[in-house]
Amino acid sequence: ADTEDRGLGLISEKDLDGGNDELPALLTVPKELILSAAGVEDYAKENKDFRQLLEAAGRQSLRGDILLFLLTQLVLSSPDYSGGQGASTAWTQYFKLLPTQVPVPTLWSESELSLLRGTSLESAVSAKLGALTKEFNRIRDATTDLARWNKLIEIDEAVTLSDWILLDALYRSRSLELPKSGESMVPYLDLVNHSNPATAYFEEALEGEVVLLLHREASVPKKGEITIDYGHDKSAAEMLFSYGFIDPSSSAKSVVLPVESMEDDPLAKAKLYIFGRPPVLKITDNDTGVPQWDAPFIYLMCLNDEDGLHFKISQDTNGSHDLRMFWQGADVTEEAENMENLIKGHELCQVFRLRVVTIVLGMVQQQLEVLTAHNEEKVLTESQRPHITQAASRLRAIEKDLFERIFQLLEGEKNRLFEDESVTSYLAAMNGAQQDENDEEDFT
Ligand SMILES: C[S@@+](CC[C@H](N)C(=O)[O-])C[C@H]1O[C@@H](n2cnc3c(N)ncnc32)[C@H](O)[C@@H]1O
Repeated sequence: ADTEDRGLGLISEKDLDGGNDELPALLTVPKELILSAAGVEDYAKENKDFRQLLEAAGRQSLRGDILLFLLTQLVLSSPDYSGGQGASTAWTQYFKLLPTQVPVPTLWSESELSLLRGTSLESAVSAKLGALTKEFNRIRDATTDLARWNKLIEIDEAVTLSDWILLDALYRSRSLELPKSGESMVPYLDLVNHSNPATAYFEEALEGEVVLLLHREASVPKKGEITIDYGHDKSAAEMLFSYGFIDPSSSAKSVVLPVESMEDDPLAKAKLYIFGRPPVLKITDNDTGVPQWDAPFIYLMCLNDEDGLHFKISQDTNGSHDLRMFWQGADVTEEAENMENLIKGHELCQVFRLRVVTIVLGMVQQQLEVLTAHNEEKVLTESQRPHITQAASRLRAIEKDLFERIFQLLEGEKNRLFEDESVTSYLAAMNGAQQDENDEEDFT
């Protein structure tokens, strides 16, 4: 049924008591209806057009395959559809039930997106929109030789980038992780809204069917809503990004910011290669109210050749080349995440730490400046929907509070480090060397 402010939801027709041993599963979704990796394969066997689309797109990921399945359902369920892409299935009917609006930021207007300025989602959403555009263009190019798909995508423009962005939003906000089948979409179960604590939970049963069960300690009155927990440990930004809302009762607070290499670092490419994943700064709150930060790549960023960080290309017995990283002569290629510990025995450890703290502090300061500046100039316009404005301001408040507290801590640590003896003597030596250099320059 329609809920007040969460779209459709699962409503009980009678009083339910979780402690009642006789209570059957609230919902059982048979395996054949579950859209998982196996579901995609089965559908590909029976639908030639879908199979061709999958192959042309190059089977990049399970998510990509499921999105193409949804794309097929979008075409089949369109009122303009005139045949050709195969017979409609139970999923085609179900697809018609799904909302055409999802409150996730990839579907926000320009003016709504401006509400994210200074938050961790600002760059995340713009990167996601860029990636979705690339994906869609790639599919359009890959299907030029498939007459039916080419007509739909390229010639008639019946399927557009906006459709692809909507399908991605539907997938992100409605897919879930099943213990055996992996990332899947489960019809009907995806009508269940979130709350914390939740009244129900789901399980994958013996035959691969998914069941929804009431928690033992839960009771739901007649006409009350049955809910599950989408992940109470997810951060506000993650909830907003994936589902389009922030649970006000959630206490999990963390922020993730992308870390960019220093432009003038000659080893930047090698460091990124060895690190092997996009570098981030993660700030996490905890029960004590003292947040913590973690940014393993920034340690790598702050170390260089003259500190004892070297890169070498080694050749395997089979002739292939491999880039290796060395710290003080020892191969630490597999420990790129662990530089914070590896530098601990070094006489300049505190100097390295100061460099790292200074970079993190700079990032936090810059984020706070943008957040604060934008808070001041905030003007509500008609094109901003109230629930979006509310969610964005909740995110801004949570992240600003976390940035302010970590800023204080970092400032304190920076000041302490500046007083450390190894740091003062290092800086004095550096200044002396600089002075000598300047004198020499003057003389020449
Ligand atoms: C898996 S679907 C749930 C069914 C959905 N309400 C519908 O109309 O189809 C997830 C979406 O439901 C909405 N939703 C779920 N729980 C919510 C909550 N506690 N507060 C606000 N919106 C919620 C969000 O729009 C979210 O993206």
